[in-house]
Amino acid sequence: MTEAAISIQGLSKIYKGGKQALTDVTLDVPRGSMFGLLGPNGAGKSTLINILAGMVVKTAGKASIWGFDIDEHPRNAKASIGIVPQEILFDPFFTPFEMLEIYGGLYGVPKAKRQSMELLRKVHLEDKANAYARTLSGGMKRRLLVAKALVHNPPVLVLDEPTAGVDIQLRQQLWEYVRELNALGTTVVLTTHYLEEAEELCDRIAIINHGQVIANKPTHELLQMAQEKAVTVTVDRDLTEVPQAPCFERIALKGDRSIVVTYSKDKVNAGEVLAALQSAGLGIVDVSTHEADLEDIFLNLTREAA
Ligand SMILES: Nc1ncnc2c1ncn2[C@@H]1O[C@H](COP(=O)(O)OP(=O)(O)OP(=O)(O)O)[C@@H](O)[C@H]1O
Repeated sequence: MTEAAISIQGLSKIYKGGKQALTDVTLDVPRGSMFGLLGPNGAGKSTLINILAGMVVKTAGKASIWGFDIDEHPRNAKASIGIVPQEILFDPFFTPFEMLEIYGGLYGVPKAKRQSMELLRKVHLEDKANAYARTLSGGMKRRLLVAKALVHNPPVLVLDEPTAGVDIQLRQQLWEYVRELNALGTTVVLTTHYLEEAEELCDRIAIINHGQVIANKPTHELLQMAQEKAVTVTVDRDLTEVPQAPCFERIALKGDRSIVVTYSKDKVNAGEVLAALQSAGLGIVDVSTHEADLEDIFLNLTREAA
């Protein structure tokens, strides 16, 4: 089937009080993808996810999940998505096993088809199955939230900032599990501030800023969009001011003898930048260049859109 896992058209949200959180967002999440939704704080990511989850009412536009329009077929749309929320909210007196059973029941999963223990095993919580949820560590709680989002075996899993406050080892375990799910066919959408992780994990990335989608591309294409590159040059004398040349986008002193020149790689190359420094009378002692990563692209794009 070619239909998108999530399809969003012209989605807008204005909260009571007038705050416009989303403006005309159009976005398709391909089936089977690992999709990154990136954006600074307050960009509108949670609003978007909460609309899909049926927790926030949109002001305008359309959205469908697994082909089910959220207005016309809300039950089917909800059954097609599992959401791991940002905040950890649990009833502390239920055990993880009980909690998954209760949620399975709420989603109408018959008892015989529930996989509570299997899910706990997958998120490495089987030995906590019968402990009170309040005795779990932060990382364990987060993994329990992932299991909870999967009780109804949805084809789409959305993780809203899943690694906030999770240590590196647990984060790796969580990603490993999410990768496994994706390899088995689950479409995964994740919002994260860890841009490196999005770069490493996601095959497609959309960037949202001030409620608008400013980029939506396969990860490798997004990386190619980084137009700016930086070269750090150590020169043969102390500098009090930086030289100027038309081929520099920016230049900054970094210590007495070191300068960082940012240039646009679609206009010039590093050789021309170095030649410009030499013609300003500087002897070059050392050079290091720095490949743009997603962080740079993100900053460039959000700077442009600001
Ligand atoms: N219930 C609400 N009422 C009014 N304004 C809201 C409400 N929820 C969010 N907003 C505002 O809408 C904008 C988008 O918020 P949202 O939480 O969707 O952003 P976000 O990208 O998820 O940010 P973060 O990464 O910090 O979670 C923000 O300016 C926020 O203050």
